[in-house]
Amino acid sequence: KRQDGSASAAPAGGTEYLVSTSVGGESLNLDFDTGSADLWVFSSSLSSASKKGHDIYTASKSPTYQALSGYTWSITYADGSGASGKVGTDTVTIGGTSVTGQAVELATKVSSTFVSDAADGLVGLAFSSINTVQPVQQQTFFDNAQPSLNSPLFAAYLPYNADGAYDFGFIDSSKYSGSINYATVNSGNGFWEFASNSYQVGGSTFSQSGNTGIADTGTTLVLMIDDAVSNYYASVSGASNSATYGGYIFPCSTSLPSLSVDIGGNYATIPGSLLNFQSIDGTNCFGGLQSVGGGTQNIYGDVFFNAYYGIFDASVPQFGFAAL
Ligand SMILES: O=C(CCCl)NNC1=[NH+]CCN1
Repeated sequence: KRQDGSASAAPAGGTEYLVSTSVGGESLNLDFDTGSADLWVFSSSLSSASKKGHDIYTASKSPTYQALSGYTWSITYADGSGASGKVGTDTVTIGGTSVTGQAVELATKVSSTFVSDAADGLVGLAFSSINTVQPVQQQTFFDNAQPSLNSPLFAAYLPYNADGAYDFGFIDSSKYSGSINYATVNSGNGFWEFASNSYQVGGSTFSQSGNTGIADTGTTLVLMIDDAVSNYYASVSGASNSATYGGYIFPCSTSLPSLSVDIGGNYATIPGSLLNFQSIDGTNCFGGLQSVGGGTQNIYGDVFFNAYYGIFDASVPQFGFAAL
């Protein structure tokens, strides 16, 4: 239809991609998060300490802001970070896609990780069933935008250490190579979640039958069950699980094997070069694959998207992936 468009996503400190977003005419750099469903922004109601270093949304300066009196929100993410506050609606424009009456959640409290993080808020792109607004749950930007898009889908293009993009309403064939593989999505938990029954380390195949994975642009790394993580690092010479650094580290000189993960019956292969997340001290490096900490739901985060164009298609729903 009319509102298809692409929004540039700039890499910020190697841990996330930020998209310049207009909220009531105010420009904010927001983190697009397919693992949650709240659109929230740093607001003028925050303490000055919390506001430091951030662009701030001031509702009173927006001519199109409408308060939702008595509405509140509160979210805690899997990494323990969180935020909470009050709610209104405003016009939100991302790339060429504009939504009027979008629920905008104004943070009055944010956890310390968000204060030190570059993002001025998040755009939740998971299913609206996990939106935290009370007393009336609100819809995501994507759900609100769908009727004005050519196709009810968006795609995430997040290449390593380069500018990325979020495409709304269309698949950009210039952003990937080869064919797209699709996995049926079970949205029962509110995530873009699919079957992920096995994985491969280098040339060896391991079963994790009954497990699932979620496509989560709001998580930096690839987080898998403990067996998968120990099987992977068993083939990395000098690797150890460091309590100090909270995960697996290894000598930066080590060459890493590839990791392939089953997504709905087809493998996605992440090259070893993308699995060295960052140097700790010039000698040891921190891995891009770490433990999800329990359960049977793996989280395929930005490190995955550094290798694959991800297509979030609400028409089935299904998740598509194609090599960059
Ligand atoms: O919370 C999760 C994991 C969902 Cl299982 N992803 N999204 C996110 N946003 C900020 C930190 N992590």
